[in-house]
Amino acid sequence: MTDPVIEADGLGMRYRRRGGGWALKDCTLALPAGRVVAVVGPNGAGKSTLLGLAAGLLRPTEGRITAPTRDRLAYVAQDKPLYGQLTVAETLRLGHELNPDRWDPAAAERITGPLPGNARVRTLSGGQRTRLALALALGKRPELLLLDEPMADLDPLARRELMGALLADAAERGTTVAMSSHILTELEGSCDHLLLVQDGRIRLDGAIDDLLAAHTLLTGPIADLAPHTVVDSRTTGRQLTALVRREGPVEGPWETAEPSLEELLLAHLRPTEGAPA
Ligand SMILES: Nc1ncnc2c1ncn2[C@@H]1O[C@H](COP(=O)(O)OP(=O)(O)OP(=O)(O)O)[C@@H](O)[C@H]1O
Repeated sequence: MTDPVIEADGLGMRYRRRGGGWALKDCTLALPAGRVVAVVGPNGAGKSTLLGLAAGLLRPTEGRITAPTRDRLAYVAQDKPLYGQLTVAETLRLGHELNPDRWDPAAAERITGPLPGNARVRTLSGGQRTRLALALALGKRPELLLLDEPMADLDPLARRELMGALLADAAERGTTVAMSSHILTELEGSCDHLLLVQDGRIRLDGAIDDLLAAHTLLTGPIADLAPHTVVDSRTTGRQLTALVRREGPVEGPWETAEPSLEELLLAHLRPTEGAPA
């Protein structure tokens, strides 16, 4: 296995706000290089905090995190700090000046696409700014690309097009991408690794194919599901629907199927029936 590109050990983060709890706690992970990682979880789970720590924008309260240095990574968040008075072409020139040894104009221009070079940044729409911010990030040829809900303000067509361009570029260069999003369809099919963050903890971490293969969705009569670990279960009348993490083969009177990524995530995030909310 290649060396991990992000490694965290006992990572914890508490913002300096009186009475604030832990935004992240006891996070230990090692993300393999070259993967496209989906960082998912409910609002306030700690995803942005984790990406900010990996980008070196935040300092851990406890534990440690290692990632490529600032010149070898790019970070794009939902609010994209760009200079409103510069034009698109001037912004790209600035990107070049700030990254003289690494700048790749062709990679940046593939992303800016239809944006007119003489348009002032302050006149761009939210989606056009996203395009420009992603172009700056890719022009830098980063080893690690951290994207914090970057596509939220893009229309579905632009999102699909930009996502395709971004992933093609990442695959060509072996760039590791870690991307948070609430749009599961955006992640399914583009990401190969999953990090599920909930209440500041890492709940799932692994290759998506392995995680899906380790779980089974079963429906049938209500019965004891031991020795499997029940992630989520519901009953309707005498019918049981459950998602289990398998311990050996599932033997019983149930119909079984491999879950989709969405089913896996929802099962992990939903409070189990009968459990305190
Ligand atoms: N600058 C800050 N100051 C104080 N608390 C913060 C700050 N940023 C985040 N938090 C708190 O840290 C916790 C984790 O927030 P974070 O933004 O990392 O979550 P998230 O998973 O990215 O959420 P979302 O999906 O809503 O963007 C939340 O409880 C949030 O209120």
